[in-house]
Amino acid sequence: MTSIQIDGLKYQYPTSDFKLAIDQLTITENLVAIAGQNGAGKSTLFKLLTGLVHPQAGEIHINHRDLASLTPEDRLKTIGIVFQDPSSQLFNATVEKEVAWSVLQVETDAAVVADTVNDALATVGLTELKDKNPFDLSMPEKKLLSIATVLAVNPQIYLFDEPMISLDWPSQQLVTHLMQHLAEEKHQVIAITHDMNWLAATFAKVDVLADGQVIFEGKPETFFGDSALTQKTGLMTPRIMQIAQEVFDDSRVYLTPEDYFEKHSEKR
Ligand SMILES: Nc1ncnc2c1ncn2[C@@H]1O[C@H](COP(=O)(O)OP(=O)(O)OP(=O)(O)O)[C@@H](O)[C@H]1O
Repeated sequence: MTSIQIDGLKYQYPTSDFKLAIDQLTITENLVAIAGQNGAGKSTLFKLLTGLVHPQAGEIHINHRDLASLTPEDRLKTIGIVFQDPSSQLFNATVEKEVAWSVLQVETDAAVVADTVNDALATVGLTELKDKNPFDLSMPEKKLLSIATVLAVNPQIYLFDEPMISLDWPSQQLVTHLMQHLAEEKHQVIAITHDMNWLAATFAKVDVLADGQVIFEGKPETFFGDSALTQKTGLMTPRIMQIAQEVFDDSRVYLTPEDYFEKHSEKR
């Protein structure tokens, strides 16, 4: 089981008043959403988890190992990030070379590299585009390619920053199923999202940030069931809850339309 343990974490950008301060946060679940309003500190937390920025105080332990003590190669094998903007992650001449570049950071055997690249491209459905220039791909294809570059390294923990953004519906389905599959395969999958419908339907746990602090950690149904808290965070409840409230004056928690129909068919 993978676990992330954060203690006494403090971070401030040199050029901003924003302060991230997380006294204590433990993540052991395999499918976790990070939510919070714009500027709450979600991406900053991801930067700290990947080592892109270093905290001024505190520690992050992954599987009881101090993140700061990991070698660059160990770090790549431990945590991989899919950025919100895929273009920031792509710089090679072809789709195939893009994925191979990632694999080569952790593997030298040419046959293994070739197999890994083929598997990663097949998983995201980009095999037929392997000779294309990444910058000639559509936005959803670029995003899928950036996911393939991380899949190819097979890290223990996957961080997705707003994975649903810039994906079309079939790609959203593909990526959601892929994330669920990775979680079942004992990877930790953590995603920042503003999409409360997707969050409610997909995640076992949500950590909610506000003003650089964690103000809720627990099950999505507990979070959405606390109307004072959801209002305080400025986050919407799932659309099905809003419809039930508006149309039927029913203020119970519904995570998905299926959840609504299930709970109502039980009553009949
Ligand atoms: N490189 C930076 N330099 C200075 N300030 C920054 C930098 N990056 C982010 N910030 C500031 O830190 C705060 C937190 O930003 P962050 O991107 O972590 O929030 P977020 O919760 O991910 O927001 P969003 O949902 O809009 O992406 C914001 O006030 C932002 O302006």
